[in-house]
Amino acid sequence: MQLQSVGIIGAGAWGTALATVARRAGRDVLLWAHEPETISAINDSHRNEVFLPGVALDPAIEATGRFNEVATCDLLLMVRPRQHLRAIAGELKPYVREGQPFLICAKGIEQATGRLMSQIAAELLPAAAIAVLSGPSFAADVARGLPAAVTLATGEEELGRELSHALSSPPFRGYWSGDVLGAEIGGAVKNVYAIAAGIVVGKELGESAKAGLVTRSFAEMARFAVALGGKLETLIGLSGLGDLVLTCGSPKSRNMSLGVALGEGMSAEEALSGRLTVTEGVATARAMVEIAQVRGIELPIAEAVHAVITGQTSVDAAIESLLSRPLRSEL
Ligand SMILES: NC(=O)c1ccc[n+]([C@@H]2O[C@H](COP(=O)([O-])OP(=O)(O)OC[C@H]3O[C@@H](n4cnc5c(N)ncnc54)[C@H](O)[C@@H]3O)[C@@H](O)[C@H]2O)c1
Ligand SMILES: O=P(O)(O)OC[C@H](O)CO
Repeated sequence: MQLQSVGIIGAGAWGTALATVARRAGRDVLLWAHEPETISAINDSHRNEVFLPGVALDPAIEATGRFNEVATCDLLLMVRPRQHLRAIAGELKPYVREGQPFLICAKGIEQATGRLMSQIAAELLPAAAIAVLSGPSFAADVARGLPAAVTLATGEEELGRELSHALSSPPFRGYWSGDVLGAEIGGAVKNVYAIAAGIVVGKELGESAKAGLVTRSFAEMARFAVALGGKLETLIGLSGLGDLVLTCGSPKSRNMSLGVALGEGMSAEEALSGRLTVTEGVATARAMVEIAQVRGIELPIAEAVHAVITGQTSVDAAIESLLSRPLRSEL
């Protein structure tokens, strides 16, 4: 399959960064943007200052507001936040061709149904070949051409290889995987644990507490992913442990920075108000808790994060409750 043209749906920070990735890999890039001012900024001044400030874009990267234009590309990347997937799939469906790759690059679980984006996309776009891009990658780093490595997961190994060759260049390495569910779940749920890690930092509980929290978060995310059909090996990789390490390790993460604000005493409402950018862990925490209740999965850290965000408990009470859980075997 020749994947020369890449259509990117969503010109937020990550969609714009992925446009630079595809361009660096030698692809023709068309970026679909929601806001008319983003389209003209990219086409006229080759910048997207609102979502990805300080980055000069290759003038060959073009933007459009038309789905029929972006759908003509060989490969489609879905990079709008997860709540827009159903609307986007509806707009694209008439144009999607049999076997056209549809690569999901957003991270999250649908709150209302608890379904993963790959499952929703497979149902709504049955002609498309669904794949997932996930892994430790801050848009600002990637757009500057700093090295990053990600997982490209798809049920068809040949497509995984093709996606990797279509998007990789020396600074950006795509490793293919056959475990779509595992890659997607790791990328979605690490955002919840990044909020928890941020709370530990904001409360100044110390480096030892943070290391313990992140390690127990990994145990929890692996338990959750395996219960939903992901493979443990995938969780140990870039899209699981890799992304957990990145997102719990830097306040550049929007999810971790939310946690820091909560730990410092701000309410969730205050901390989230006025944010133009997405903090996916908020909705993912709710989805995880609901799935865990139905399936009987133990997720004390995710439950604590959800309870703090929704104001059901205070940060102090959540910490006390986690620290007074019954002692148990580590494994
Ligand atoms: N930013 C990163 O470093 C990064 C890295 C990897 C994955 N992701 C994931 O990619 C996805 C997109 O994140 P992002 O960082 O590009 O988002 P962003 O916060 O930079 O941009 C928000 C996006 O939402 C759209 N939007 C904002 N308000 C809207 C509204 N009222 N109606 C409709 N659309 C609206 C914007 O057009 C834009 O595309 C998320 O799932 C995120 O978890 C982000
Ligand atoms: O800024 P965050 O917390 O949305 O994280 C961005 C990416 O998902 C990191 O891989």
